[in-house]
Amino acid sequence: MEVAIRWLKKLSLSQGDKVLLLNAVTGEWWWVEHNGHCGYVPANYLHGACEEEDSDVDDPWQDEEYYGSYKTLKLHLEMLSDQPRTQSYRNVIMQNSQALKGKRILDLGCGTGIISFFCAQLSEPEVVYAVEASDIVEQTRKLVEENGYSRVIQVLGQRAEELQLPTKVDVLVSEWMGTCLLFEFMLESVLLARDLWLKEDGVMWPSTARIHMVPCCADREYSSRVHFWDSPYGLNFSSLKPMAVQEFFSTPKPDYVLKPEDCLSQPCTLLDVNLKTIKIEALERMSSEFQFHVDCDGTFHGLTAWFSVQFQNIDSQEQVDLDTGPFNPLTHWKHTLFMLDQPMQVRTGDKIAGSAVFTRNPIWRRHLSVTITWSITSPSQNTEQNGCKVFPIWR
Ligand SMILES: N=C(N)NCC[C@H]1O[C@@H](n2cnc3c(N)ncnc32)[C@H](O)[C@@H]1O
Repeated sequence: MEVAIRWLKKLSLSQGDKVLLLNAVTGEWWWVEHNGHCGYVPANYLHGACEEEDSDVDDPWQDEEYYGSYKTLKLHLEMLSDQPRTQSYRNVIMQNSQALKGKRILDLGCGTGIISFFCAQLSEPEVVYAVEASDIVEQTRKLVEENGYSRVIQVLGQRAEELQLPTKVDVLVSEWMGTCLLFEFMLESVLLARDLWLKEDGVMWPSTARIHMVPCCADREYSSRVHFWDSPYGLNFSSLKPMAVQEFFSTPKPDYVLKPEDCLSQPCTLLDVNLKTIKIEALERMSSEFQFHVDCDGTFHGLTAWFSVQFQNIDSQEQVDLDTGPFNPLTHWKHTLFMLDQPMQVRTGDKIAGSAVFTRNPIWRRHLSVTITWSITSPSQNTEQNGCKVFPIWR
């Protein structure tokens, strides 16, 4: 079977060949190795035993490693130190202080309990269920005791999936956002809890979530990793450049900081998710078209993505917006840079059109891949260039 995919690597296979599954990158394309060659193969062309270690496949959510990473203070310190993030939740609760009086609130994945404390401190809810599956929850219990909120905050040390509450709640608040919004797919747990425990007219905080993207110049990033090999110490190491592109740019850079002046056009909103209505199964694959009008000459190195979430006020049309993008104060999420293999020169008036497809990993349930397809049309240079690249996050 000759699998000659135009823009991806060619891999010659015959019926009955065995390949090693390296990465079920998307539901449609799997990255495999055959006789020392790697390439993408349509997933529906393959069947049979998975080469993965059985023990690995037993834990597709990698819960032990995942909750293990939240039992120490490192990640909680990072999240609490993130002022724009934490203050946004505090502002929402402050703005809705009256509306929250006497209400039942579920804080899902409460960590150290900061959001639950804001609810108990700034309003007078009937009860706040603070749910946390990692071992940090033992500390959270103590903090509630030591701060005198045991009457209001009930700490439940369990996974949302096992939750048993005496009644449904009026508000489901959670800080669930990961790299590129979706990584970790804690969102599935939030939606499960919504479907089981949120009243019909209940409120989701955040209420909506959006992924934004913009084409950008990333010269320092590209030069330091690829052009570096042109002449280190006067020697010609340029034959290493393809290996450098593969090694450094096959996955996105999750801690990139995009400067406004490196944007090549206005950003666009790729996804706009209503968290009250989206169905869990919709998370498997979400896609969006984009069209950027280049508004300055420059080198198009890649596309940078970030997310924003909106919190709808209970008694008014106002909303609080937490935007993690380059035009707002930096957050611990920073920005996610999808670097192309080959930079291209673009001019004002050029158009970069294409699509971004967010495909959840069918095996590793906290992971996804982003397939970006682009086409650049340049009236001034009378050229058209196009391409496609699949970025696993992280499997
Ligand atoms: N990207 C993030 N905001 N991660 C924060 C995740 C916090 O929620 C906790 N958490 C994540 N999923 C769950 C779940 N299904 N049930 C309970 N706690 C959870 C996790 O242990 C950590 O304290």
